[in-house]
Amino acid sequence: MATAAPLVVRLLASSVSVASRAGKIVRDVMSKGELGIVEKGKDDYQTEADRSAQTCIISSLASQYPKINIIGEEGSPEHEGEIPSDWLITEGDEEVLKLVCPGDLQGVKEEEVVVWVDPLDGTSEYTQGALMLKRDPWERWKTYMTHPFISMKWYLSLQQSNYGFLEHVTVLIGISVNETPVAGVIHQPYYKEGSGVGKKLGRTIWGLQGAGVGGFSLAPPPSSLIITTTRSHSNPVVEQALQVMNASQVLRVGGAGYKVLQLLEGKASVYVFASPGCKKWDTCAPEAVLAAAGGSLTDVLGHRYKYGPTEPHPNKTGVLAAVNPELHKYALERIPQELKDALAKK
Ligand SMILES: Nc1ncnc2c1ncn2[C@@H]1O[C@H](COP(=O)(O)O)[C@@H](O)[C@H]1OP(=O)(O)O
Ligand SMILES: [Mg+2]
Ligand SMILES: [Mg+2]
Ligand SMILES: [Mg+2]
Repeated sequence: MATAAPLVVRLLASSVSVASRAGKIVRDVMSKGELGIVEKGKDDYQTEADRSAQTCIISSLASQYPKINIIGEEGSPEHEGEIPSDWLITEGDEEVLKLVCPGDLQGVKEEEVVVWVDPLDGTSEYTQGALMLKRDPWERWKTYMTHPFISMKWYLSLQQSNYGFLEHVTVLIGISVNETPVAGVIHQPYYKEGSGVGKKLGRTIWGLQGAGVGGFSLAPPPSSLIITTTRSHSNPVVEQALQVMNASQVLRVGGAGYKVLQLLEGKASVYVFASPGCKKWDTCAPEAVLAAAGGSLTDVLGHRYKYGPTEPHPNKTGVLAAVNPELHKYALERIPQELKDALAKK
């Protein structure tokens, strides 16, 4: 008789399957066109997609693992009526179920696990991507034709950038044990593979400490220093930390999940965000995947965040992440001590 895989492996396999279902919910809400936007705070929004994807993830995981502690960004979103039965995913991903669990994680019990869920990372980019998608193409074309000062190049780049924003959206599920992220899933609902009839939307990236990563091809960092940072939550201190990096290029993209994907795929060298704003659900899954690939995610003082059940949610002292220790060390040393002190004091 086959023995069941250890809890961490089963939980990761379940998270891979449910993240993909949640990603479909994210796309479906966008296709319906009614986002149901609620403003939670300054530059902080929630949509129907955030609420429904979280309901799908938490109800699926809680039904199978009743004793794990699950903390989601959207709290306990209200759901009208019964949860649709096809939101309850109980089949784990077959490939992940075959992973060999590292020895130190084999005996982990449900009570020792905290799962951090960000049902939609990059909500600003999701809502801005929607603006472009919702506008009638004919109306868009007419606007262009009646405005001779809008060049074709500008018009095309506008379309490209707005569609592009949707690629920044991810679904994040981070699994922590003893305050440390040990496994994680980054699902990208709008990742495009192929074209025409063979076109596939969405991909799921995972990582497990001691076992490695999957769902994409790990690439070495770029040959020149490329920084990735926020495009929607900048401020003068964030900019100061970028200036000192002496980078050849700064990429401004949405979401913590997407920025860590850029590190993993060799599109950026370091992720620098010298500001509060990110929360534990933004960094748990990306940190786990990055660590499984040999990298690290810390605050801008070089300290690791803790992911226990009673930890405060905000990542007060920012984010600094790289796919190897040398790049992380370089960036950490470049950030001026006064800037580190100022963030730590807040
Ligand atoms: N000031 C902020 N208020 C709310 N959320 C923030 C803030 N700064 C960062 N975040 C969260 O961290 C993610 C990464 O930040 P950024 O895109 O600015 O680099 C954002 O997508 C957002 O997650 P979410 O979209 O899940 O609310
Ligand atoms: Mg949010
Ligand atoms: Mg987020
Ligand atoms: Mg979110």
